[in-house]
Amino acid sequence: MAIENKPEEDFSTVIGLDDSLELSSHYDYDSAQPWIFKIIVIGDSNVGKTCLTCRFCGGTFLENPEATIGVDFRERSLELDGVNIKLQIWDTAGQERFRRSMVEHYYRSVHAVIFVYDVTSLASFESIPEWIDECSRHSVGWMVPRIMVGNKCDLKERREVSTSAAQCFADSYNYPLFETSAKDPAEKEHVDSIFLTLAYRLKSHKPMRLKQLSEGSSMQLWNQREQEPTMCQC
Ligand SMILES: Nc1nc2c(ncn2[C@@H]2O[C@H](COP(=O)(O)OP(=O)(O)OP(=O)(O)O)[C@@H](O)[C@H]2O)c(=O)[nH]1
Ligand SMILES: [Mg+2]
Repeated sequence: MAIENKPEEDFSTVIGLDDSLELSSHYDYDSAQPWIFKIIVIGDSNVGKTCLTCRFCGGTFLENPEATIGVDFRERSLELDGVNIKLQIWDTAGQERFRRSMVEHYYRSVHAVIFVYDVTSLASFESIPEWIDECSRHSVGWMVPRIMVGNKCDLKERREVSTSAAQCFADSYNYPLFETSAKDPAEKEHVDSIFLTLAYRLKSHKPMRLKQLSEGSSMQLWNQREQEPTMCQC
């Protein structure tokens, strides 16, 4: 399902839709019902969040995306080791004016978070701590998996963020780091692997009922330190 940009006055409609999806989300060992995971993609405007999610969900590069307003929903179904998994990807707006009214909804009952920066924009990389803080302020449990993605690696001549600096930062938070390009067709499988990594991690831990999630307890997902990053030695 892809729900494209909605004008601000339509946000309630979008939320209503998502709420119904959330209510249907549960882990059911006894039926063929898919396990549904909500993944939010956040980061500065223009880093390529929409293009990455379109690449994963649609397989193609979106040539001229417009700035996301509020949130766009996309999803992709997978079968992992005989288990049906549905990833609901929340492609969020990077621009403050387009996200203000939606922020609470982004983080509600989230199962995993992807922080995206643009390797050709040092500023977008330097913003990541603010996105991490926002996540914490919205009570995303430390056990909810986070990963970092440096996008636009095809623009080699314009790179401003080195792999080593990014790796050092990611290590300090114990986040896996991926560098990729939503644009380069040769990176298509790599983009898939980012989301598949999350899907495997989410599936591999004993899931609990959504009810528990919505009550504030989180799944024990992977060993992850978030609140207190270790000092980077770079
Ligand atoms: N060269 C290159 N350009 C990219 C890549 N990914 C996205 N872009 C371009 O970067 C611009 C922004 O992409 P979006 O996906 O709209 O960025 P966004 O993070 O969703 O931006 P907001 O919706 O405003 O938060 C567009 O012009 C894309 O064509 C990439 O991997 N390589
Ligand atoms: Mg976007």
